[in-house]
Amino acid sequence: PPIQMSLKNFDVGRGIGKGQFGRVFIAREKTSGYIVALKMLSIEELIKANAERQLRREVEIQANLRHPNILRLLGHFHDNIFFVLILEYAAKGELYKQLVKYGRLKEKKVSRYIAQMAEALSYIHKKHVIHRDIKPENLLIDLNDEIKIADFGWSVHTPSQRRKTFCGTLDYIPPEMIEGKEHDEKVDLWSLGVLCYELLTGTAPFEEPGNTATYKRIAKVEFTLPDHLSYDARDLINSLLQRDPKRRLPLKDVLKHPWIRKYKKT
Ligand SMILES: CC[C@@H](NC(=O)c1cc2[nH]nc(NC(=O)c3ccc(N4CCN(C)CC4)cc3)c2s1)c1ccccc1
Repeated sequence: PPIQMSLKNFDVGRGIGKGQFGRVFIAREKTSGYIVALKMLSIEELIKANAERQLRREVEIQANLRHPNILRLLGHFHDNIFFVLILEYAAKGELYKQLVKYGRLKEKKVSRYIAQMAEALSYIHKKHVIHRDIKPENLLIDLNDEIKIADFGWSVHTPSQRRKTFCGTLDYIPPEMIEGKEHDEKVDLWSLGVLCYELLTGTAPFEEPGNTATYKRIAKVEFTLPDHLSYDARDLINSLLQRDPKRRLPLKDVLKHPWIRKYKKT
């Protein structure tokens, strides 16, 4: 059985990130000197939001996943205030912050990130897990500029009819989820297309000030591709942002797409 940890086992450093129900701190495990991220979630807030089940699912799912592009959950413990997740430390922080800093990213870098995402998603799909919340805010970057999918708070086992109460951005929700239809792992293909678009252009394809306007554009798959995008980048985005989930390019074909192959680690 895993050794029972507590906050006493760690020198806790500064706050490095924050999200729903709490914050993340950099920390060093005292005996090993190992640097980790401690995600401290307020039990009170979790209970208020009736989110314990969602957290249990996040822990159960992320603890069993082992992939270079999925943030490792190393362990967890709680005291009477916090539920603490011991997570792998991603030293370059949130992808979202890079987007804010640079506006948009170069095609070569985005192509490598999308390839890493496709590898990670095919790994979780083989385990009949869908993430359902792929967006720049949930993606971290480690020291070697590798993407790490974090925050499996919204992941579920397929197929799922579970209503996802849309908190935060709707930009990544596919048409079938907007319409509350049954959905499967192909929702992550749609989100991969939205992610690719947003990283290359700096804005989400269906971005609108109001939710209803965003809904409408998603339902009609109404988006335009800016002129600066290469032909191959446009082709990949178009093949993922398909209304019919069955027409979305499968991950194995994403990895063979010209826009991915041409920037593969040379
Ligand atoms: C993805 C959100 C999620 N976050 C995690 O689980 C997170 C897990 C995890 N592991 N490592 C992280 N690293 C950082 O957050 C980080 C941020 C900035 C950094 N700097 C590097 C130097 N640079 C010059 C400035 C920035 C470095 C690391 C995070 S966040 C979450 C969800 C709920 C509550 C809290 C956090």
